[in-house]
Amino acid sequence: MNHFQTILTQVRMLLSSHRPSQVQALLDNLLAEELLSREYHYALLQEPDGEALARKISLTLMEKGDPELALLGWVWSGLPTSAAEKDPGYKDLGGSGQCATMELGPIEGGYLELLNSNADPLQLYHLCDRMDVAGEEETELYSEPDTDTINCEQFSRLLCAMEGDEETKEAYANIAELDQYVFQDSQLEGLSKDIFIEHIGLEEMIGESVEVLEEAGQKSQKRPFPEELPADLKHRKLAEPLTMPMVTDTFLVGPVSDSLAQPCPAPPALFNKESASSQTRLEDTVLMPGPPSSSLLSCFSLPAGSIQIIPTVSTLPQGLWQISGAGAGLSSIVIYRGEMPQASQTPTSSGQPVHNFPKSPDRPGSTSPFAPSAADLPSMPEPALTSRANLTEDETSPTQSPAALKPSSQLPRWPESVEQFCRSLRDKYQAKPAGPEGILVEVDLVRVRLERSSSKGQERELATLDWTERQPARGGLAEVLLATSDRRRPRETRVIAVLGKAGQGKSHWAQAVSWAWACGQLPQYDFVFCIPCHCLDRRGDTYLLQDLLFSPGLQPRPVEDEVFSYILRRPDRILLILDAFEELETQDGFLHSACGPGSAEPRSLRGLLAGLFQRKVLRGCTLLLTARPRGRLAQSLSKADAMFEVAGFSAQQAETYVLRYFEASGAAEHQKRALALLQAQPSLLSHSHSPTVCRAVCQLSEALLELGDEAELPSTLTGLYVGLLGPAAHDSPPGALVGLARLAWDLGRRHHSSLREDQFPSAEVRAWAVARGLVQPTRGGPETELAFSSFLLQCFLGALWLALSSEIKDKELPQYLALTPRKKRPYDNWLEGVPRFLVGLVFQPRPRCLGALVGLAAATSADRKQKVLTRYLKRLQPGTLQAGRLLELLHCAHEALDAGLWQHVLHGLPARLSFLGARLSPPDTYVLGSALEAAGRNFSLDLRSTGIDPTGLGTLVGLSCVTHFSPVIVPGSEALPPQGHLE
Ligand SMILES: Nc1ncnc2c1ncn2[C@@H]1O[C@H](COP(=O)(O)OP(=O)(O)OP(=O)(O)O)[C@@H](O)[C@H]1O
Repeated sequence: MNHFQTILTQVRMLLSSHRPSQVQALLDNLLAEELLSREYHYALLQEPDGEALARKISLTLMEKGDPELALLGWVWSGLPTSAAEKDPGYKDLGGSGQCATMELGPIEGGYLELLNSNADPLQLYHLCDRMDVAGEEETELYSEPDTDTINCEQFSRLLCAMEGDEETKEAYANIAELDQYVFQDSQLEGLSKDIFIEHIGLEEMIGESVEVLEEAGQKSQKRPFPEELPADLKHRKLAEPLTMPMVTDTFLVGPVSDSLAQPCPAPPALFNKESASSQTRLEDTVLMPGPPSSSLLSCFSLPAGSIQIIPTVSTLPQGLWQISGAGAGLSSIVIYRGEMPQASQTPTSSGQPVHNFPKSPDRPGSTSPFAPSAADLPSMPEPALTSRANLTEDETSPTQSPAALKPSSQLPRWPESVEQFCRSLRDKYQAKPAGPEGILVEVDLVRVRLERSSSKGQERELATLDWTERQPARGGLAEVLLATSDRRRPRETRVIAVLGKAGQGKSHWAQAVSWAWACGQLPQYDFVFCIPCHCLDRRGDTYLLQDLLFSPGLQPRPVEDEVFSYILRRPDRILLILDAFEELETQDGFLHSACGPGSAEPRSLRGLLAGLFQRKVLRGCTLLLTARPRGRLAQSLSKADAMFEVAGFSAQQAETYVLRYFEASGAAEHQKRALALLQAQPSLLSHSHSPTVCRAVCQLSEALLELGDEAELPSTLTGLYVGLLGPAAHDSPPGALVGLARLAWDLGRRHHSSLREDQFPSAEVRAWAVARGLVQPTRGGPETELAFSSFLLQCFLGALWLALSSEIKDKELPQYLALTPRKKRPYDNWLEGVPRFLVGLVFQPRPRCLGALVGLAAATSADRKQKVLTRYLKRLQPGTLQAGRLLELLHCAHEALDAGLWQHVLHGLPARLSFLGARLSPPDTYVLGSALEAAGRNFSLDLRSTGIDPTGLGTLVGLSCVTHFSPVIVPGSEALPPQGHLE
């Protein structure tokens, strides 16, 4: 018996034995395991009683207590596939026929498929209506006493019979209300505006505002029908009952944007008189209680489009309910029933006071990075983030009265403890780091994918994409966060990975996301938790979700149970960022850890992570990971729904950073000179592709410029770090630098970057290292935990230890260059910057290098190491090295500043150089170009699949010594022949 049959047998057994809770548990499992998939659904429908069974399953889903599933289950249980397929309007449910996801024709059948689809229940209601009048056959479907089909009445009975807690009752009650609303909506057709105003008794109450709305409505453009239906049907209680007695049970139906978080945008764009009375198909819809006072209307953020006011039932519990992404062009439905406030209040999707998004006078960039304009945030166009459908500021702002701009803090949507927690979380993310850490240069995020690292093995690594294949996330953060919406069912956890090398800006980006949320830019999330993984305590036996979300030191205040239970209720409104996920790489395999939905809550960090990844714990949240894509981590990431890479700085962005750095450090007078220093060192400029290096360059430039105008930057990375550490070494306690170097190496070998107080050689050394900024407190970790201020600094210190230590045997030294492959590597080169720093430290002239750090006497211990490495490097045959290692050799030779070594390497370069599939970053391109130019021979290059940027490509193929090159097409380079012949 195959898996499907086994499941089916179980389902049948449980259904026939009337054990709905067990069916629920089973279905829960199936949903979680993604087994209610298209294939299984299809197989189900092939069964003789497939449709009936599907209906039963739908019915059972209703009992799951999940309002969304219940609603969907109910709607679709009454919609037999065969009938739907016969309906001529089946493919045209969107009315305009533009709605791709509503073209249900090709899908294999009904209920479960629909449950998994983006289809809009409202449209399905319309379909049901049509089928009612379309012919006997369809009518029969509803009239025959089919026990498998549940109708409205049966559903009501079911509700009555239902026992359970208040919350469940409330949820079902709201489903019932929705049902009523939808049916009544169909009765609305042809309702004239007069009737509709009369019906709700609004005329005098709306008064002026309706006129204003109408006038503007004539100008307003009807919104185009969206091409894709929103993926999600969200049912959401937005507000607790308000205070003014309600006059009628009437909903105002009209457009609403997702931007409820915006303070009271302009009503004039809202109202379309004609469509208000005759609209037969809902577009964006607001359901509000009648009578909407003018103040209330002026407070809703409604994009251009039509409004309908329809009567509705009186039984809907008080409160404001939002169904966002409801489909069929509905960006949101908001239902309000209850007592109306007199005062102008702005409901927000977050329940937070709404502040205008900080603007800088000279957009696009804000002068203050922590009062960001949209352009300051990482690739986040303001409209995308705030979902302001087609509204410009100009359209909205003139109509905003000061009262309307009042934040919605008066609106008691959440319990006080939740409000407070949310506020303090926002305050925390908004807190502005002082100095250069507060700078934010907008960088690209580019889509990436994994590919097999070899044809045989299962291991995967990041694919190196050609420049033409690059897909920057043009929509910015919004695009990143929505990247998975087409892949997952509603309410399914979305896993997004943001990758990048050490120092490339991943944490900075993650902080900017939190910061964007704190500034009100991500209204789709009620809470954002940004958790640096290094501070997760993996030692404890017990680890619960609370421990993860509310790690001490991370969250601003002690967290009450009420807050946690609130979070559990709406996981889909949680963005969980696990920053520096590679810190947990020892947890690999967690994807396969046990964490069944039926099992008890996971009790270990490993189990918890497994649960999150398997989309069982906090199911429906957005899980955003940032990580260095190394080693086995890539395997884990293959489960991610979307992957992006932080692109690093272009030369222009590096220059922008330099300018901002000197501005932020109050030395704007040095800006130009600092730029000139950097431009004079093209090697460092290319390394400034890494924001970490760019920052180090600025620090050294700052120090040099304070000394006088004669300043000059070194030409190597080694020189850069020697320049930064030299002064610190001068005033250090005896042996402090070497002690710290040893720590850096020891920790790095174990893949650690953070260190405890008691690991320092002495309290004095610790105090010195902190004072000199070599180590710093970890973000979110315990106060006693420190970390090297950058990974590159740790690499430099690790190399310093190797260069000086007498404990490293001569014959072992070459292995730390990681240039030759070894079957069983004793050293995995986790500290990947070590090889070039080691060569730099050992080869560069003593007085300006090692001697400047530890004194000339101590530096002589490197003489022997230099001989060993020279022997090794001179025996290496560059032509036999694989592309990545050849590039590393070139970097090492460059760092050495040793003419003999450099010439030796150049001499060994083969005339045909293939970098196929190896990543060529800007510093790689620079060092390769320098080598080719200096070699004095002609070369042929294969640059395919190297991701080389157009500038780098231009530089390389522009070299007179490059006479042939393989086809690389970059935008704007069409003039280049497909196979380069440059002779
Ligand atoms: N877009 C940016 N604008 C300004 N500064 C940046 C930017 N990205 C990174 N930086 C700076 O570069 C340094 C390194 O950034 P960050 O710590 O985010 O890198 P990372 O990729 O998380 O590195 P690691 O993998 O080592 O944790 C920080 O000092 C940060 O302030």
